[in-house]
Amino acid sequence: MGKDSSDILPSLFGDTLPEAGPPTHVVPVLVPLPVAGAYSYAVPEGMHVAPGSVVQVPVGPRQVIGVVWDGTSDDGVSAKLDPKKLRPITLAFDCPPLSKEMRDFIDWVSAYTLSPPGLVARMAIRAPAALDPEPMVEGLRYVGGQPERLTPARSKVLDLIREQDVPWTRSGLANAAGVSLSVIDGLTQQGVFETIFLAPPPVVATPDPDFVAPRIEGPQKQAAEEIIASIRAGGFAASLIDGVTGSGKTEVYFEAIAETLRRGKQVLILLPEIALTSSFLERFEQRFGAKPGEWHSDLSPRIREKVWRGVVTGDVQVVAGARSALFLPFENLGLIIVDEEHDPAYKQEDRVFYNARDMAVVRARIGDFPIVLVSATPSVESQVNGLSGRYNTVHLPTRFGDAAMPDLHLIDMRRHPPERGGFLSPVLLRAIAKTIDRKEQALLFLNRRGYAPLTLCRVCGHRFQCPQCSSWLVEHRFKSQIQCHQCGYSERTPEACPECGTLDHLVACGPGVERIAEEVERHFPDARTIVMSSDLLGGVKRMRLELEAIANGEADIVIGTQLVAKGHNFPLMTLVGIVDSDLGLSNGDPRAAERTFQLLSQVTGRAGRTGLKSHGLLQTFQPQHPVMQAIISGDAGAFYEREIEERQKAILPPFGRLASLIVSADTRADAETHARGLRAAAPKVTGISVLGPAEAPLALVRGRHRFRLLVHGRRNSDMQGFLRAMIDNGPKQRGSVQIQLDIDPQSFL
Ligand SMILES: Nc1ncnc2c1ncn2[C@@H]1O[C@H](COP(=O)(O)OP(=O)(O)OP(=O)(O)O)[C@@H](O)[C@H]1O
Ligand SMILES: [Zn+2]
Repeated sequence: MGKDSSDILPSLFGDTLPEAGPPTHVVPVLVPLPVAGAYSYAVPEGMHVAPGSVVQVPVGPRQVIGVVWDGTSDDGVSAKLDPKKLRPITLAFDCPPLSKEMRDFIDWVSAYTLSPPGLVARMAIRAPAALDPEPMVEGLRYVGGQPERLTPARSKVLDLIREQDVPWTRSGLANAAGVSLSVIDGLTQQGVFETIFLAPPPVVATPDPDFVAPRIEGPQKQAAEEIIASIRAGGFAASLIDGVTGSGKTEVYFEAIAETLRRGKQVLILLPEIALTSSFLERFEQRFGAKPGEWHSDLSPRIREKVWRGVVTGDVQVVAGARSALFLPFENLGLIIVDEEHDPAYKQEDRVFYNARDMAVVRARIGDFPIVLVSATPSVESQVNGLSGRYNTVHLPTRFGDAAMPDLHLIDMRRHPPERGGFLSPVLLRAIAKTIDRKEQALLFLNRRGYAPLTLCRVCGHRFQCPQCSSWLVEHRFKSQIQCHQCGYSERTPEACPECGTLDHLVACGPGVERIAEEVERHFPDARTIVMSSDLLGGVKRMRLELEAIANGEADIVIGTQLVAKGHNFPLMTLVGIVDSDLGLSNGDPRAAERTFQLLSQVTGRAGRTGLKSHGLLQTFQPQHPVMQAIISGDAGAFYEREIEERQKAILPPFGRLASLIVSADTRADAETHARGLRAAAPKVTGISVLGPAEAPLALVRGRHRFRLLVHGRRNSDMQGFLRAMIDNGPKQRGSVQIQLDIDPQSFL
């Protein structure tokens, strides 16, 4: 974009529609529909499009946004098509085309996830209003001279403009000079200012790689140097920063970012959405003198458009975003950081099922630039890649500065049971009391929203179930509701049992964070408590404010779900209590042990980050479980070794491959029949086997009955080919039947 306003003409906004002449030739266009390939369109005379051009095309009676693609269309014999018989492209947007790199990436993701390419491409152009250039803004330029009459207000403006003779907006100048708009208008009328058009202001300032001198030493320095060397070497390289919580991993990858910026390239930092906090953005600003562009679900459309446009034009150099930021069409991307690379939040399970961590590695390989994965508890997949030498692993074994890791102990709940109706053992309660006596903070972690996971009638035993799903309704006492966590269905908590009519006999079974908060308030009525849970009102903004309040010491006891587990620095936090350490261990997920280990390490890692002595107490009924033993021994290496060995034996990822098919329909019979048909159509191939169909653990979701097939293959087997054959040779998809295909599934429900 122009740096000097004089070379910018007023935008020809709305005039981008070319005169539609006779069509000249035919191009393939990906449209945002679940179809296998591109559609053919005629290019009207006078319109210039090339592969990657973003265009508007008619589909039936609608106009949709699509992308001109490479090669010829797949919808038949496009090369032989007569352009006169095809519908023409309606308009070509005035925005840079998607690069070859981006198009190759989209094709790759589509082929790997078996998702329609148009739906993948759609993720790259998710800001339709940004496809046209931003309109110029009207501004004022100082011409010189004096007004006829010099009032004090007018002098203020003139003093300011002589000091800073740059183009100003009308209101910007009025505000800066502290005068009313009419003063500015008066000066303009007198010819002191002339009206010009300015480029719209950038959404974020330019980060400066040398804004503050790096101050790293020891293992941090060594790690940074290794990664910087791989950046200087050029080309694709994958590094894994494996460092304990609080070891300063962020500081290390900031150095990699600085090096990339010095080389004039853009950077993408991927973070789980809930780790993208204001404290992260501020930390970035302290290092680089400017905030990164943000990309997540809670952006205003206006900011979203500006960031998208800035990424495409190269004006925005660094984006910190949630997983969908991976599909931003960067002009000149040179580095991707995946922070908390083990986090399940990188998996999207909607429309296009993909793992942003894995696809980020693919994007870096296609773009031939480096990628850095970061975690205190790397996934087994990344560990194995490190061991095999595909990734270069750098270790940060100790915390930064004087901070020590928290002292971790198990609380055997069979020996120290809570009092009747409670969930916190006396051991944990005593530790909380001591902590708040010292004016420090305690965190109680329970990964369960609401008051209680199950509500039943004491008289007849009636259990409240979602009318559309096979899940129990969860009581949310703050909202006086019972809710389904699958589909969002909710109703007011009834006073009487709908089955037997008895009044006031409903009992809550098991704890959620709200119930723990109630117990805490009973024991510590004077303590300031905060409940952090994603379902509470106020969204991301309130969450950020509360995190700040906690960091500022405005709470004594924090009760939270995994919202509080990620990446936060709470200086006064010295005790972390895990209410139910066993919660994630028994859900039929092959990654259950790994997941539990990661989550517990992450949460206990919130304690003692600034040097105060700290503790982690884990309530468990299975103190001998390998995960519990691994956590308290602090020997992550031994845990991973065993975990890797077990995966290898069972040929589970990354030593083998999985794909899951969920067949759903309005009736159970339709879903089951179709699933059986698919199974029967599976090709006979050595090395790939099909398990099921079986009713899914979540047998009913939003009124749809679900059956699951699990496909298991050896590492080098052609899973995609197998699945395609299965679906192509399987029964015709009729009526309400839908198939959901998930390559490398994370969820087994
Ligand atoms: N070189 C450094 N100079 C000054 N402060 C540092 C340095 N490195 C790290 N710190 C500080 O140490 C604390 C922990 O660092 P950081 O947040 O980077 O760790 P992390 O490894 O990313 O932690 P986690 O995995 O728990 O998110 C932060 O408060 C950070 O500001
Ligand atoms: Zn439901």
